[in-house]
Amino acid sequence: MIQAQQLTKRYGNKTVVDHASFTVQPGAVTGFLGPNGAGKSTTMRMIVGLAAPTSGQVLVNNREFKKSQHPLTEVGTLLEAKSVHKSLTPLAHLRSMAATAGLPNSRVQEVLELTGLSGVQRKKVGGFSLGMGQRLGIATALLGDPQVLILDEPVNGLDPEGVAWVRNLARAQAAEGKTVFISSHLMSEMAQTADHLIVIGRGRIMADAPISEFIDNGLAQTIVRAADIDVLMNALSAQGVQLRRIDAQTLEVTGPESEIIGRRALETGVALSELRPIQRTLEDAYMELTRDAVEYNSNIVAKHSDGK
Ligand SMILES: Nc1ncnc2c1ncn2[C@@H]1O[C@H](COP(=O)(O)OP(=O)(O)OP(=O)(O)O)[C@@H](O)[C@H]1O
Repeated sequence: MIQAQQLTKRYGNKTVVDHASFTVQPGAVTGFLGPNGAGKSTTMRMIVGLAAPTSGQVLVNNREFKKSQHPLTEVGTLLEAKSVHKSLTPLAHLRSMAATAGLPNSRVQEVLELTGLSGVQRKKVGGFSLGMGQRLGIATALLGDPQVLILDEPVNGLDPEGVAWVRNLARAQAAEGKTVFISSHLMSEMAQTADHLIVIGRGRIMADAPISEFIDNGLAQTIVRAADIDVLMNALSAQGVQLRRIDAQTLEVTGPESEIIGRRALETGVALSELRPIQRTLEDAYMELTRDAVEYNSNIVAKHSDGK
């Protein structure tokens, strides 16, 4: 379990992580989602003591991780681009890591197999593709069979097969009761992997909920079309209902379910030519949540490239 309380990190006068409080539970995959620059990596680095919080605290299994005597068997991490020396082989790298942590060589063979690297265990890492490098990073994270796995953008650079492999691995680890915390800026990927989502934007926690609730919390939206749409518009206006005119006969209604709108139309004698619920995908919900939290959005880039 990971517990952050009012976790804050400032670099100079920039607050990168802003009073973040959340709990990552064991036995589930928790997705840590946010746009580029939202503070995901910094939060993960604070969890394992690679960055010191400016204020607040974070505990791993009820203790500060930097005080751990057995780091590899408590937390497995994939945090940044490989730091494995190019001339090393996966076998040599994993064996030296295992030796440092007092783990048997048999465990090295297990993780090589688990990550599909057995066939290249004696090849130099320098010649590895990005995907193979990621697999080696994950093999290193799994070496101590840790209770907690923290993977920062593990599918970056992986092909679809690699993405599916990471997903299955994460799910299998969670099924064994492990705490699995995975960051990504892609909702589509997290939607298929995570049980629970924590969304961060500009260093602040913007949502923290099971994936199902995440979408259910969104308000229903319906496209309604009728010749006398004005009559229906009046009948629908009430507190909590948002109405947006799309054209002379079309309205977007946010708030009530389509069924209620249909009933209201019947009561007021308005013949509908269309009543269409808008299916909000997880991607939509995420975009809505983080719309104002994107550090470098395309408008800003466009303005700069115009030289204005
Ligand atoms: N050591 C540092 N010194 C100064 N600023 C930093 C440092 N590390 C990160 N930042 C800034 O903190 C902000 C958050 O960065 P962070 O890497 O945590 O975000 P992220 O959500 O992981 O983004 P990405 O998906 O792009 O990796 C960024 O604006 C980044 O430039």
